[in-house]
Order: sequence, then structure tokens, then C-alpha cells
Amino acid sequence: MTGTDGDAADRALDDALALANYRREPRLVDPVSVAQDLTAEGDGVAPPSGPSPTGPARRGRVPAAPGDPLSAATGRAADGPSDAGRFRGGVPPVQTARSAVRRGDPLSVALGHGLEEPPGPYGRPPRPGAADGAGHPGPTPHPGPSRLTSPAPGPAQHAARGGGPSRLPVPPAHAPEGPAVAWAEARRIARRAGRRLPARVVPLGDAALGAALARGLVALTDLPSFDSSAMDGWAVAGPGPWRLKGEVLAGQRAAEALHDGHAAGIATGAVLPAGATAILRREHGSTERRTDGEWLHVRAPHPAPAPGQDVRRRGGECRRGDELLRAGSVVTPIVLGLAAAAGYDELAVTTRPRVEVLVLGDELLEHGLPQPGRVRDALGPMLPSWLRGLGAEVTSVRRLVDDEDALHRAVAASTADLLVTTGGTAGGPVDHVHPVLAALGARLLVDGVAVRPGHPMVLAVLPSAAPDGSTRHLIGLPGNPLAAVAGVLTLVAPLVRALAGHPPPAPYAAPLTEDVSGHPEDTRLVPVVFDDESAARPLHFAGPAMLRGLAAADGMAVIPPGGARAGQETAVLDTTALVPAWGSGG
Ligand SMILES: Nc1nc2c(c(=O)[nH]1)N[C@H]1C(S)=C(S)[C@@H](COP(=O)(O)OP(=O)(O)OC[C@H]3O[C@@H](n4cnc5c(N)ncnc54)[C@H](O)[C@@H]3O)O[C@H]1N2
Ligand code: MOO
Repeated sequence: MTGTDGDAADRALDDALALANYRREPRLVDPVSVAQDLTAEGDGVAPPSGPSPTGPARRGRVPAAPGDPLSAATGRAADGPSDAGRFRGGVPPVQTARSAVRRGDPLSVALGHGLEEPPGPYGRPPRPGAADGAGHPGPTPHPGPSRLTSPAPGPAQHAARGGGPSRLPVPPAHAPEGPAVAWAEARRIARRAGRRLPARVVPLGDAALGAALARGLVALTDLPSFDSSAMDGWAVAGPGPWRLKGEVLAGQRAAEALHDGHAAGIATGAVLPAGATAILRREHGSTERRTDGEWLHVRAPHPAPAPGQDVRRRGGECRRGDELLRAGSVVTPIVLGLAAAAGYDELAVTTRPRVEVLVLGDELLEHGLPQPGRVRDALGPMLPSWLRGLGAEVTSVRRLVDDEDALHRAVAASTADLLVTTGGTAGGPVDHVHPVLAALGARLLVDGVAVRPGHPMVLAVLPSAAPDGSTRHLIGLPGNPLAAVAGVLTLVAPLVRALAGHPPPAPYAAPLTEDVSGHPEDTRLVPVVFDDESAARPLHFAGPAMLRGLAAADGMAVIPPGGARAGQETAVLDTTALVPAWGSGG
């Protein structure tokens, strides 16, 4: 997301196309039902039943038609959203939030909460009947890992037992006991944990795509590097009529100098002959053969060309030494084009972090229909391209059974800059991420985040296996697919971007179409779709184990603890620009 007008226009078009699949009729709001749907499953609230995704009609609410999978409700606040900070529809991102990026955390400003907020205890049970600011019942959160009563040994305790793999008996519960880190703080920790990898020089081409420029792209020449014609026609000198003197084509050296009253045929891009004062377009002129030679006239009713007309001046785009793009800019196909135009044959780009993905879970299937007790692995297919889009080189994606030794061996043997595991982060009997990290003597930077879904996510520094002592990280994503997505947005994206030298994306904010209930202490990430007026409408089917809502979403709205009101500007994390334009990269 760049927030440029062109970008916003493209997004508005995408949005229109995406929304074209859905019914547009405004529906009456039933925020309670929306909140229930959003938190269904994970919060123990049964999703609405019935053939319609929105369930049976309720008071004050029009049921969605079958085939309208997602519409929750589109009631708008009476005072309406402000114009500031619309994501789509051509309005650039909130400036205050944007400038906050440079000062610190991009989202704390947009959220109006964050850093100073004291983190709640990990998994602390909600106040009974806690309500959001709108008087809607707050969700009943998952039983948090703090409810696990058996004491979980910390990493030091594991290390003290020899640091070996888990043949040693360990208590089953290893979920963190300390307070979960506030969501904005977790993002900041992840971003700061990643030091940019060293630069490398690669040939100008696909190898550079998706990497960030290690140095500013400085023009090696004036652009254009010579005065040239912008049109096919004639280079003319002084007022007409002109006596024709030869022709100059693109790629040729400059023709002879022209004197006043002379003209030469010229092609677009050809060097302007010395003495030429303007270009007369071919369709604006006519030639006449006379005994004294061939003459050029302006064809009525066109005016004579003004001095400088249709001439591309040397240096009109840049001067040699001008910085065309700053260091850190991501190399897109367009950047390749610009770099080539500016004289580059190779580019210094940051090294892509090498990321290995370990998908944990005996219950996971790679093919076919889910079976009793078995589910399809939704994360293996999702994560690699997303990681590449963030600037990573994905070295492998492996499925591992729920075996502590196997996980220990895989983590210990990996030389990747970042290991991303999925599943096994909580305190269940086969949740091995914490014990393995402890056994390896890893240092936990984040151990539980005050965010729903996704709270058991973990970020650790692994003991270095590399001879140069470079830092390697492991991020444990929760197994529930939407919780894993929350983990990518919270920990993986900031860390990978930092390692890859990519700038954090500009924050976007949008007003909510309706009240969204919050968790009492934790941030909520809620899939939203932008409506016709660029307001963010929460989607159904957003339980932690569901991807249906998110798959149709434009992003995830960041709902502060306590909830957010209709019309309130809310930060929205982009989840649409995740498909890289490049392949696996080199
Ligand atoms: N006693 C408690 N239990 C749980 C808590 C808690 O606080 N106390 N937290 C719950 C929450 S919230 C989450 S999120 C999960 C996180 O669990 P894990 O990271 O250990 O993940 P698993 O137990 O391995 O799996 C959870 C769930 O997700 C499914 N799954 C796993 N991997 C995939 C995949 N690649 N594709 C699709 N689905 C996957 C798995 O089958 C389970 O249904 O813990 C809760 N429990
Ligand atoms: O609420 Mo869990 O963290 O499903 O995601």
C-alpha cells in the first residue's frame, strides 16, 4: 500500500469488483448478532444456525439472502464517518497515523491505545457479563492458558535439566504464566528484533524482485539523457514554412544542425538536431515538392508549433545524481524498469531472510476431504506465498507429527533466519513448542499476546547455529487458522519486513459501519470489508478456526479493548496485498 492516488484508485476498482459479488442493499444493524458471529466458536457462542449465513431473521434485521455469504449489516452512524483516513475510494491514509510510523508504533495512534496500556494478565478471565462501551455484551473469551493450574517450567528450568530433548519427563502444560504483551508492543518487539540482513548485488532482473533497495536508487545519468522528439513529425527551426533537410530516426546520432527556416523529418525518441526550436507533429503538417526542393507547411487549422513544443528536454525527469527512490524501497517490476532507464545493470538489494515453515499436527491432512478427527492443513498452503510477499525466501515447508523429539531435531538442525511453526503453542498434551524452546535454551521475546484471536503466539531468539553468530528467530503461530493469521500480522510481518529491510506499511484507518464489541483487556482483530463508502464492515465467520470471513475481507480491523463504536476510525491491516508479484525469488 502506498497511499498514492493511483494506488487508491486501483484499490477502489478492486473493491468495486469484490463488492459486486455481494448484495448492496443496506441492512439494519444488529451489532449483537454480528459480535456473536465474529466471536463464535472461539468464544463459546454458537454461530447462528439455518441456511442463511446470518441466521434466522431477528428483530430489526433483514436476513441475508442465500448466496450472500458475508453481509453482516451496513447501518451507518448518524453522524457518518469523517473523510479522513479512508482506505479505499481515493482518499489517502490518515496523516497523523502516517507520521506516527516514523515516530514509533504505527498503530498505537490509530488505536488510541497501546504502548502505555498495562497488559492484562495472560488469559485472565473476563469480568462476568463484561459489556463493551455500547452496552453490548462483550464476548466471553476463551479460557486462557492462565487457567492451567499445573506450574509450567520456564526456559531456565528446562535448561537446568540439561537442555536436551524431551525424553526427560516434563509436565504437560507449558503455556506462559506471565502477562501477555499488549498487541502494539508485541508488534514493536518483533520489528525491533529483526536487524536488516546484509546487502548483496544482483543482476537487474527477477533476482531483485521483492527485495528492498539497500541503497537509494541514484540516477547514473540525466533522464532523458539527450534532447529528443516526443512525436513523429519534423524538427523545425524558427518560423515556417521550412525547407526540408533529411531525416533523423530513433537510435541514430544527431543530424546536421538546422538553421532557421529549415526542418528535418524526425521520429519519436530521436535526437533533436541542434538549432531545432520545436516539433511539428506529422498530422499537423504537409509537404510540397517544388523546383527549389521540398517544403513543409503547417496544415490548417493547426497553429504553428510554439517554441519547445513536443520536445523532450534532457534532464526533464531527473539529473544525474538525483535520488529516484530511497533505500528500503521494495523492488517491483516498475522499479526494475526505472533502474534500467537510469542506467543500472545490477542492483544492491537487501538479502531476503530465509524462512522455514514447520506445520505441526497429527490431525492434519494434505489432500482430500476432512475425515472424522482429521482436518485439512490450511496453513501450509497459505503461509509460503504470504511470506514471500513480505520479502522472505521460503526455504522449506514441512509437516511434522506431534512429537517433541522430532520438533526439537527440526528446530536444532535448521539454519533458517526464521522458523515459523504452526500449532502446538498452547498448553495441551501435545503442544511441544514451549518445551522445545525451553530445552534449546531459546530466549522468549514474546510469550503470549493480548490479542484475540491469536493470543498463544510466541517469538523466541534461538541459540545461533551459524558460524557468524547471526541471530535466528522462531515464531510459534497458534494452530487455529485465523489465530495463525493474527500471528502473521502481529509478529511475522514486522519481523520479516525488518529482516528484509522493507519499510512498515503505511497505516490505514476506516470508520466502522457498526459497533464492534471488544474483549475487556485484549485487542481484537476482526475481518472487515470496505463498503461502497470505504467504511469497514465486520464480517461473519470470523471465529479463530475459520477463514471464511477473512478470505472475503479487505483487511483486519484493530478493535481496541472495550470495543469500538460505529463511525469510529479504526486501524485496518491489509490482508489483500499478500500475493507476491514475484516467484520464489533467488
Ligand atoms: N486450555 C486451553 N486450551 C486452549 C487455549 C487456552 O488458552 N487454554 N487457547 C486456545 C486458543 S485461543 C488457541 S488459538 C489454540 C492454540 O493452540 P495450538 O497453537 O496449540 O494449536 P493446536 O492445538 O495444535 O491446534 C488448534 C486447532 O487448530 C487446528 N489446526 C492446527 N494446525 C492447523 C492447520 N495447519 N490447518 C488447519 N487447522 C489447524 C487444530 O486441529 C486445532 O483444532 O489453543 C486453544 N486451546
Ligand atoms: O483466540 Mo485463539 O488465540 O483462537 O486464537
